[in-house]
Amino acid sequence: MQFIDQANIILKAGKGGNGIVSFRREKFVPAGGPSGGNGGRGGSVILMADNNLQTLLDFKFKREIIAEDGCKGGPNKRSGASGEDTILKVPCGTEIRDIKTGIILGDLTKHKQSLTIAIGGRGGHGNAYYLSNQNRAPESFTEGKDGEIWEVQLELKLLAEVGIIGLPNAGKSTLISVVSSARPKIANYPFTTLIPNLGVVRKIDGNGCLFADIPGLISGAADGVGLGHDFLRHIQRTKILVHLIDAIAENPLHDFEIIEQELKKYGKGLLDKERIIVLNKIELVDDDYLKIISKKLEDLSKKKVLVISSSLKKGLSSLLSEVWKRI
Ligand SMILES: Nc1ncnc2c1ncn2[C@@H]1O[C@H](COP(=O)(O)OP(=O)(O)OP(=O)(O)O)[C@@H](O)[C@H]1O
Ligand SMILES: [Mg+2]
Repeated sequence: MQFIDQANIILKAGKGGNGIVSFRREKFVPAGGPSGGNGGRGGSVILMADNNLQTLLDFKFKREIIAEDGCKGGPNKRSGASGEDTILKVPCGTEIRDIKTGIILGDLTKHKQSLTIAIGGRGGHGNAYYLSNQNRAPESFTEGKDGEIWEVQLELKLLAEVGIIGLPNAGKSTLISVVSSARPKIANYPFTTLIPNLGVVRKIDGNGCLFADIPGLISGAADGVGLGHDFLRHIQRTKILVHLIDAIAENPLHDFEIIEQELKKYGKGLLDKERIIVLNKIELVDDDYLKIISKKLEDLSKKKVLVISSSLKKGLSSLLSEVWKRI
């Protein structure tokens, strides 16, 4: 699944309708009073979170969202119709930022939660509004006000509950491909994954749980090195992390430390997140070596270490049950 997590759009509310000038014309009433009605309000642009959307892909080509203008007032003091509001659906978890000031306008996290961004312009007054004792036949009216225009940036942080992290080539994409319906590209070279892959894994109760396969992180990722930097942001909202380590790497312990170091450097609570430490590709190492490495890794991480083989589908149910315990 392609995943676009940022989009800039312009939201234009409708202009208010103008008030009008008119006078009552009735038989046998020589000088009818002012009867020009007020203009209707312009439509507003409202953003609303929707469970059925998962990406901001729709906004790639839709750069401007415009709400309807209000109608002008009518004779007989009739008000013009209001412009219709435009409701724009965005995925749950979308943050909205004003581009000019950088200020966050809101964060839509729950289904159907909404936020009015660009407010429609007020309708103008018709001449009936200006009737007074001093002026029995006013000819004044006002024009409708312009609607607000906001240029905003939408940003979607993945709402995946489980993030799979690790060095390039550790087997993260392979893992998500065997536990979920995601079919990401898998290859024997680093940086195969360039954008996070999402996959839904069925829990015991039948509900889906979103996993994210994050592109490989490397030393210096937290300082902007490599491709991982942007993606450290995405894992901020996951509940737990599965830290995958390649058992056939030259030094799996060192690999573990590199990632821990990046989580620490990035800060923002990443190091406080619960992590499940997993050695992958265990079918490619002998049992004695595996025992030694697991033990050393347990001593280093002070955590239980799980061992799996995604390609042979070994150890996956133990891994998932550890995940479900923590969610
Ligand atoms: N359990 C396993 N046993 C043997 N080979 C494996 C295993 N898991 C993954 N691999 C192999 O390791 C290589 C890298 O796998 P994969 O593309 O899943 O890694 P990745 O962590 O997603 O890498 P990247 O960070 O570059 O996206 C592939 O050739 C894959 O077939
Ligand atoms: Mg990958």
